[in-house]
Amino acid sequence: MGLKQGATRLRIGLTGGIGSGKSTIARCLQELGAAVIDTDAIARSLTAPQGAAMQTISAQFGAQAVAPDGALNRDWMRGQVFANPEIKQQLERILHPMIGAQTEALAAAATTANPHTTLVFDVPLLVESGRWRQRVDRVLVVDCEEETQIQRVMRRNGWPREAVLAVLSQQASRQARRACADGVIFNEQLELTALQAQVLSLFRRWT
Ligand SMILES: CC(C)(COP(=O)(O)OP(=O)(O)OC[C@H]1O[C@@H](n2cnc3c(N)ncnc32)[C@H](O)[C@@H]1O)[C@@H](O)C(=O)NCCC(=O)NCCS
Ligand SMILES: Nc1ncnc2c1ncn2[C@@H]1O[C@H](COP(=O)(O)OP(=O)(O)OP(=O)(O)O)[C@@H](O)[C@H]1O
Repeated sequence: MGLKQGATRLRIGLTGGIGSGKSTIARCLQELGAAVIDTDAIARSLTAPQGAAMQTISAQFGAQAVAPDGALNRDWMRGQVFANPEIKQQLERILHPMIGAQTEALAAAATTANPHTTLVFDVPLLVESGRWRQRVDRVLVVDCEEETQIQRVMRRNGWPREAVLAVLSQQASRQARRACADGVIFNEQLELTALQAQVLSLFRRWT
């Protein structure tokens, strides 16, 4: 199952808590020539209208889990998932194997297109899931203060503070994440240009 077998290019796992700045750093890495595989984006495509996970989700959680257009009712699901670990696990049991398969397919396609390209896997749950560590060569953790995560997500998503706290309570601690890291970017009070410079320096060191 390993992505590592027979590979010649570097595989970086990019992770961090909600709102830490993963997508922002993934964009920097893409500009530097890496191929980015975003597991949040895969999860969203699986739960779009006609998405491959929607029949199973509808059967498991009922009509309330499905929006009028046939996509996942994300607001309803988020309320369930981050209030109830059992429901979170039920959703993950459906989605995670599909996300894993799709990730492998996209990694294979990126490698066919360019065998030497660096692959970046943007995986929010890299530390929590345990299976990911052995599938990448390096783990890059994006870290920042929890209060910064809260303020960013409240502003970006228009969520109340409690909604962000509910997600944070279901994620690994900053300390647990840093313990898995080969590199850490502290994305706190950093202008975009300073952030880009840090990403470039780390990318040069690793590739
Ligand atoms: C619960 C859902 C419907 C909420 O959707 P919503 O549009 O509000 O959020 P979005 O998908 O953009 O995720 C935002 C952030 O929430 C956090 N998050 C998402 N899923 C999880 C989870 N299972 N456990 C902990 N944190 C999570 C991550 O930090 C993620 O970056 C959605 O996140 C989902 O389907 N989650 C299950 C799939 C999953 O585990 N995805 C993580 C990628 S491996
Ligand atoms: N250094 C920074 N300075 C200012 N704003 C930032 C910085 N880094 C990230 N942001 C902003 O914070 C928000 C969260 O960043 P981003 O979307 O990259 O995080 P993420 O870790 O991918 O989040 P999620 O886990 O919710 O997908 C975005 O609106 C982004 O523009």
